[in-house]
Amino acid sequence: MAIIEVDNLVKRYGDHTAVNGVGFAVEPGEIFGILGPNGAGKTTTVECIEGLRTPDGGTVRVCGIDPRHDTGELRQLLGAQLQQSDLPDKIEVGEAMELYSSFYRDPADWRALLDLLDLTDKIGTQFRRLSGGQKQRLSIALALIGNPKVAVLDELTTGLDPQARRDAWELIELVRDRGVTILLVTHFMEEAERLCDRLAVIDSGRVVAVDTPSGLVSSVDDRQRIRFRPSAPLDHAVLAAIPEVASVERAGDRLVVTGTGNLLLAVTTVLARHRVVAADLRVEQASLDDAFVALTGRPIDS
Ligand SMILES: Nc1ncnc2c1ncn2[C@@H]1O[C@H](COP(=O)(O)OP(=O)(O)OP(=O)(O)O)[C@@H](O)[C@H]1O
Repeated sequence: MAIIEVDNLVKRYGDHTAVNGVGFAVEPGEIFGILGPNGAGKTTTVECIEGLRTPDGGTVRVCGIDPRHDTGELRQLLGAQLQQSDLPDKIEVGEAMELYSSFYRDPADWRALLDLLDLTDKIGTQFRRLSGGQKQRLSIALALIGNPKVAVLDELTTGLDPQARRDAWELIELVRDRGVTILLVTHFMEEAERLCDRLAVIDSGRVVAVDTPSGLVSSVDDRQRIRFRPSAPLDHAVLAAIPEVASVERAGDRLVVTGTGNLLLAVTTVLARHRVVAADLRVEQASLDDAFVALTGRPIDS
């Protein structure tokens, strides 16, 4: 059974329909991404899931609970990452952990969490003195303190440098490995591709596709291109006869073979049979960026 179910969700701000019939289901143990450009309705959607906004239409269930009606129970099940403004500047890391532990029936051991997130030596440090990466790690720790079944992480890595972002990705995987289902809001393609088991692509308040990152890519373009320098002359017809191959072209001293399916295996098997070695071999295929453009008609940062 799905752990989060969103069906035909609608949310308006005045005349503006920010979320217009959004639906998806998140399975237990997944890292499920909500990917879309600024203003697509991602935050509004997760705020409805967190019980922070009342939908104008549709239904939301988290572990079978309606977030609007059973707020107390939802708090015990769902860990939401804090916005930085939620913590006073002068609160110390240990004090924040102690305070947040008191909100839950069955809190995690917060010292162990700080250890996990590499913040033990910051127990006595004021929030305002933490680096950007340390603040993000603390916000993950606070999201996990109630031993939630689901953690919602909204633009967790925005503003982090590339190394801190990679560290955050490792942490998110670590959290998932502890059995927590993760709902991740992002507008970073690389983050979505690298971390998410499945994604809902949202644009202008609507879901345009739900699939695995590779499923999204192959649904819009499953062609691959292999470039290599053959070690010996080879009749193009030999490669063109392979069922997976659509075209064979020469580009300088390279051959460019385009096709679908398990193209690499098919081509290298035939090359081996003809005792030709493929030097400087490169495989190119469509990216999640290409899929996003095909699905929405524009790049995510346009
Ligand atoms: N409280 C609000 N009042 C009025 N309009 C709002 C409010 N919150 C969001 N909006 C508008 O609703 C639309 C969706 O906003 P939302 O924050 O959900 O999108 P988002 O995909 O999370 O974008 P971002 O990544 O920029 O936060 C936007 O056009 C936004 O301006």
